[in-house]
Amino acid sequence: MIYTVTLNPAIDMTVYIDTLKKGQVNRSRYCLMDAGGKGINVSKVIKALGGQSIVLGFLGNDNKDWFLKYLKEMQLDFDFIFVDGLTRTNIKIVETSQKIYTDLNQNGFEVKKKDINHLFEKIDKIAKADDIFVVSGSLPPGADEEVYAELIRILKQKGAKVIFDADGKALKSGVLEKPDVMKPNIHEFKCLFDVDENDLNSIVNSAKKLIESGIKKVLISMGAKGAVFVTENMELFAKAAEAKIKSTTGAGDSMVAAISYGLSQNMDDVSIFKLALACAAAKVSKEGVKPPEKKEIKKFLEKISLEKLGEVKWI
Ligand SMILES: Nc1ncnc2c1ncn2[C@@H]1O[C@H](COP(=O)(O)OP(=O)(O)O)[C@@H](O)[C@H]1O
Ligand SMILES: O=P(O)(O)OC[C@H]1O[C@](O)(COP(=O)(O)O)[C@@H](O)[C@@H]1O
Repeated sequence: MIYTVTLNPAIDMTVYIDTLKKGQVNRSRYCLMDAGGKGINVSKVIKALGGQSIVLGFLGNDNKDWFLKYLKEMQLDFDFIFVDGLTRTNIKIVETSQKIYTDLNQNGFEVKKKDINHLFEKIDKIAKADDIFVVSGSLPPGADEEVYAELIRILKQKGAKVIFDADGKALKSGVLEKPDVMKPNIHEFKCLFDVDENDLNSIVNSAKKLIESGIKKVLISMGAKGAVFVTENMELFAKAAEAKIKSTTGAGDSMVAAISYGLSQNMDDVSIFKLALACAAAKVSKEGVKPPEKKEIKKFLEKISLEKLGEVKWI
């Protein structure tokens, strides 16, 4: 089974506006609301791919009804730990005139020590060998930066596979526990290594250090520039597939969904990377944080071309 773990879910409010004028009253053209947060978006795309997953993590008690209704309508399975307070609302501004995408993410509800202990106990009970756990997103206030490291330790002791996608100090401490797969975007990757984001070789050489440390696969996404996939056996680069962009929110999560689905189906690394790029392209073509449909993903899959590193001309 695939489990996605989201400690800091979010209601994503995507606001479409021609041009955002700072310091003025702005009126949006329209706005979409989606239940989101990293693991929840991953579960949506796993479902679109034909896979099954269970959403785990925390959810705020005070506005849980709307969130749970959304997940039920999407036919997603979930098993949350409810905590005091409101699940945060994250604002995503899409400026249609200039194609600028701005995120305004909130801190989220405060969790207590007992909530974190409850989470550890629950995951310790659930996890079995060969389960796949996606551990991703920011930590809510009250959760210390070691929480992901401890979670990965518990999961690895059980023999579960861990796909990890975090930022900042939580990323730095989690990486030391050697998750099986990592999907940092280039900004997150720069928390770990002092790389020049325009120098593909320095990115690959740093990713190889993670592979040498025992992490099996590292996918570094670079927004419109594409992505790099480094595994024990190969180093690949691909440009982002051309797409009519409606919202970039959830693009990285779609890649994580492709990796977890691909692992669950024993897909090879090349197929996993292609699927990740196709899922991301199909996602950015959707408004708000709506998951793409399988037929849309398939259409993009035909257009993905990979380049072995060494033959790449950097853009
Ligand atoms: N503006 C864009 N144009 C085309 N493709 C994009 C764009 N933004 C993201 N993508 C696709 O989505 C993938 C993940 O996006 P990225 O922004 O790197 O991840 P994250 O959402 O984790 O920050 C990219 O590798 C690319 O394939
Ligand atoms: O937990 P964080 O880092 O604040 O991120 C939460 C946000 O990321 C998202 O999961 C989207 O993530 P990606 O664009 O990186 O795929 C949103 O749904 C959510 O608002």
